[in-house]
Amino acid sequence: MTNTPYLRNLIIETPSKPGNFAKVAYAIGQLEGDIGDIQTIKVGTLSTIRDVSVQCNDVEQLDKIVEAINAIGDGIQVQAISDDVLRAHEGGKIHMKGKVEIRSLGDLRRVYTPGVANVCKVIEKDPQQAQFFTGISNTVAIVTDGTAILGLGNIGPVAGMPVMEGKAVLFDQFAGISGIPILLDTSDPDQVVETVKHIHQGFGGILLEDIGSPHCFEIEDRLKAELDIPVMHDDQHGTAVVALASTLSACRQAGVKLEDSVVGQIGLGAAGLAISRMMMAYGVKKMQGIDMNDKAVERLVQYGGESVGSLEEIMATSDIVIATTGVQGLIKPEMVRPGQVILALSNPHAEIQPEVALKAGAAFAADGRLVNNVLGFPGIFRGALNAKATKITYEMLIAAALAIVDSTKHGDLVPHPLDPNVHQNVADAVEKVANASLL
Ligand SMILES: NC(=O)C1=CN([C@@H]2O[C@H](COP(=O)(O)OP(=O)(O)OC[C@H]3O[C@@H](n4cnc5c(N)ncnc54)[C@H](O)[C@@H]3O)[C@@H](O)[C@H]2O)C=CC1
Ligand SMILES: CC(=O)C(=O)O
Ligand SMILES: [Mg+2]
Repeated sequence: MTNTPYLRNLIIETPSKPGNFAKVAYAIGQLEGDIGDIQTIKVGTLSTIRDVSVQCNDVEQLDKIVEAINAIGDGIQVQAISDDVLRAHEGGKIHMKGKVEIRSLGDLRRVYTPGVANVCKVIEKDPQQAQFFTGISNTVAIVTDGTAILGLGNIGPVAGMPVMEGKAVLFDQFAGISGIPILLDTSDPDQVVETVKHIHQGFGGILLEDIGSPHCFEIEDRLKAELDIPVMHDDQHGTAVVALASTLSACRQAGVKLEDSVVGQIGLGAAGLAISRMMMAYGVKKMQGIDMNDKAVERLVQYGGESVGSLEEIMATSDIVIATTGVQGLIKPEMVRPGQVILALSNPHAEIQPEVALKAGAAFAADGRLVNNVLGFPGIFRGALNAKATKITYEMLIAAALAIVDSTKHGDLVPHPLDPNVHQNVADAVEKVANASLL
């Protein structure tokens, strides 16, 4: 379990003189605040006001930063502190909106009764017509039981809703898909499977999100077997796709073959087991793992991986280390082996911060903000829906990973999530493989 990051926006006034903002940035940096977006709100003849987003570990750190900025003097001062993240969530982040406008009685009759009745009869006669005359085939249910919300643990589906709304926004923006959050007040596999089966007709696909292990495995397997629309547990396969892509990029740049590298997975829950399986499916010969739960380790061994005795041992013997435990700071700098690739993927806080791992000698390091399943799930579903695929297969997932690698600039591990090309490239690659398997 982790502390949540403390993100605040500081409204800072500095006399309009070059170099003043540098003093502010230095004060923030000295106290290890992480500066995000900087927006200039006002440039006056006498003073400039900026809105600076700062990430801290806690309120005490933020208080010290504010004190340090105010202590610079020369008229530099923090005017206000605002919680932009909370403000961005006021009223929720999504809204169901009509695609057609109703301006006249004629519109009303076309869009609703009596006109709509004819469309209902068309679909009744030929249910396939629902693909054309409704939005079902472009709508994905984002289903959670709230048992593994990020690395925050079992905080329940309602507390997890901001994450689900976030996924819906990403679906919309990156893939033009309508994502509808579905919050389940049960995590019993029988009940989850039954409920999703009863509602599935309204959707073109099912994204399972933040459902904890081990019940997520049974739920996904059963839904995949019993439904004829794509079902994917994002924390398993979306994460595995992005982990494979980033390790491939690192290996290509280091001139080594991923298949011949020793890969160590710390945390073998939903994300960790799927990453391990994906690595082995890709051809990694030595896949080793560790988890505090013996049953999780047994599952890895069943799939062909190896169990390792301790955290120290896995760190000492792996060329590539991937961590998905949800435990902030689990990997200590002294455990890092020079030249290692370290992906500490837990959100909201990593097992080791990338800059700490790099300073300790890692060749490549990244956290879950960078190596994030947002690079995978929108394009994977776009491709699957375009191809009218009934399943998301391993071949489609590997194609998605390779498309991410091909969209990555030299020197980076993965593309920027705001690069629209990456989602399009993933969608195209997945659609191509899906279509080929339908031939
Ligand atoms: N960057 C990304 O795209 C993604 C990141 N994640 C992150 O991965 C983390 C885990 O998520 P899930 O796999 O869904 O959760 P999960 O609850 O299914 O798995 C966590 C696993 O870590 C193990 N674990 C916990 N503490 C440990 C320790 N000290 N040593 C060894 N094993 C330990 C648990 O026993 C469990 O098997 C979360 O923080 C989540 O935010 C998950 C999905 C995507
Ligand atoms: C990114 C994501 O799905 C997670 O951290 O759970
Ligand atoms: Mg998740």
